[in-house]
Amino acid sequence: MKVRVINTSKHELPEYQTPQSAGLDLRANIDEPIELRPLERKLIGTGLFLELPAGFEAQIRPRSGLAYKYGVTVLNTPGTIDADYRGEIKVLLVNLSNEPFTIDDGERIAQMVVAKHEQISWEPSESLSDTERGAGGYGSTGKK
Ligand SMILES: O=c1ccn([C@H]2C[C@H](O)[C@@H](COP(=O)(O)OP(=O)(O)OP(=O)(O)O)O2)c(=O)[nH]1
Ligand SMILES: [Mg+2]
Repeated sequence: MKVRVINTSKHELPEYQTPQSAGLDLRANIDEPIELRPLERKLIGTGLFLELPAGFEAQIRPRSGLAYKYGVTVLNTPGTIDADYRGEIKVLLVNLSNEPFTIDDGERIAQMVVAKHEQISWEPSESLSDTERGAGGYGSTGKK
């Protein structure tokens, strides 16, 4: 599927890193390195502007390597890019480690997965169908 994009960044368009990757790695597009102190959050620009087809969204997700090695993740994961959004794609990073973390220009800071979604219309009702699960959840099927 082709997606219209404007790339105002200094970097190439995001790419799938392997033939069957779900996510396109997003690069920070910043004038100078940005430091994230412990528990600090910052919105990082990508310089990318998209026109997703109606019925699709883009999810902004963390990279597991950054999370595992440095405790740096996407605060609002999965971030939602609506098909009618025309602003710059930004990534809200947070540093959950005890050490400062420096983001360099061009660094791959998150990944973007494009997914289909539905829009619903409500059918207000007085009852719902019976199921085996019923209201069970929060570990209802696992160990006590
Ligand atoms: O990680 C993100 C999340 C959102 N957005 C952009 C695209 C999205 O379509 C828009 C609104 O996002 P969201 O609905 O999550 O934010 P909100 O707090 O509900 O703001 P709004 O009232 O503008 O919808 O912001 C990003 O660039 N990055
Ligand atoms: Mg919203």
